Amino acid sequence: MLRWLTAGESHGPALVGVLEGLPADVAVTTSDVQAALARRRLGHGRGARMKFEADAVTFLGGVRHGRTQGGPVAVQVANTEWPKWETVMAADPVDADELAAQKRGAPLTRPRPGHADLAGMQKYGFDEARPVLERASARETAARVALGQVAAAFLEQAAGIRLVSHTVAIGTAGSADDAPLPTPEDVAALDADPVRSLDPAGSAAMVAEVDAAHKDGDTLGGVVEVLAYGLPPGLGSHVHWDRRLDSRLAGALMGIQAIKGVEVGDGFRTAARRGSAAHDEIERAPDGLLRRRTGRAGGTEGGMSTGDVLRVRAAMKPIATVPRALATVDVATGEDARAHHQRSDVCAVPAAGVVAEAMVALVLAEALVEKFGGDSVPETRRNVEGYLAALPEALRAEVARG
Ligand SMILES: Cc1cc2nc3c(=O)[nH]c(=O)nc-3n(C[C@H](O)[C@H](O)[C@H](O)COP(=O)(O)O)c2cc1C
Ligand SMILES: C=C(O[C@@H]1CC(C(=O)O)=C[C@@H](OP(=O)(O)O)[C@H]1O)C(=O)O
Repeated sequence: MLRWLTAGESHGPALVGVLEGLPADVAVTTSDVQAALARRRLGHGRGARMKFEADAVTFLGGVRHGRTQGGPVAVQVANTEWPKWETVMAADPVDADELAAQKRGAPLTRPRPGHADLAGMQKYGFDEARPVLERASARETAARVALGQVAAAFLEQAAGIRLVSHTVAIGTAGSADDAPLPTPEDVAALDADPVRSLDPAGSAAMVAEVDAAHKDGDTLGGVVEVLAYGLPPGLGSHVHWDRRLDSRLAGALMGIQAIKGVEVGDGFRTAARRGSAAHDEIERAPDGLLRRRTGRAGGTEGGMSTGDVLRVRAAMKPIATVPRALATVDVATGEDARAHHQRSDVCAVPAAGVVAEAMVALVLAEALVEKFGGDSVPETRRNVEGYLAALPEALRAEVARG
């Protein structure tokens, strides 16, 4: 069983992620994780914090000399701004006057629409939003990306599974419907693009959309897609709802802050098609392997991977901290007010793609461990190879490697 947890606040000393159940001998280094976090900071429309946030990474446990040891992997991502927040976010009690004297010490009593602020205050009994927003912030996704990088290393080393994510749309602009699917070979080019798109016209239109929103004091959301190549058939299961791979992917993607919709394969577009044009017909390739004529299902059937490219999309709502602040009520006075606003991203869709990739990596690593077990990478790899080799010839299928 693979499980993971994160802890930490946006302006606390650090975020921490723990990944438990990962086999030993996964090759992973601090600089691999650092590089993954640098990808998450990218993207036209990100706010001031991403320009100076260093995301300093330390493995606190589970990794020795660049290899996992089989124990829980604990990774820390330090928050660069901690010295400015030491009093406001102190773990131990602080003097009330000292807190009041702090620039950021005033209670946040104007909850921001679109954020966890108001429901969190009601639920946890707080009279201001600071304790809610600190944990609700998508800063937490830094810890998930750190863990996702470890999971991605395991997937590649144990089964040759490789992931890629890209931006499909920002606001009303996007890449062409018939744009070719990116492959793992395209990751460097995607990361070099300001919005993480391979379509030059679509990318320019998305950049222009962000610039226009910024000029208007507004914010944007969009759609990202994650692809996984090299999945063996049979990850997940049809036998129970919570074992379905598509269900687990949807839950993981919906668990990212601001994600409001998930599609597997052609998703909502498939709902408008007739059955004869909605599914992926099976044929035997010249080399005798089974394959699909199309990829509409996005690589799962019956809640299991099919061997085809896994393709999932996530829709992100526009950033909720709108510079032209939205209407709210000051809960200290009961008066109408404008929502609290400091700096913020105009658009974080490209970063959300990197986070979505991390969540898919974690779910796939969990599914791989579940099906193939193994206490070390070589053992898991042997089990994957043994399973594929044991399939009767008539059932052997192509595995899309990109
Ligand atoms: C990578 C990323 C960066 C984000 N940056 C911001 C931001 O700068 N400002 C903001 O108001 N919301 C930002 N968000 C979104 C909020 O965290 C999110 O809207 C909030 O948690 C409420 O969404 P929910 O209702 O889905 O939880 C970001 C989300 C992601 C995934
Ligand atoms: C810090 C990150 O994103 C933050 C997510 C976020 C939010 O409300 O979700 C609000 C902003 O935080 P701050 O108020 O500190 O600028 C973003 O910068 C990050 O992604 O690392």
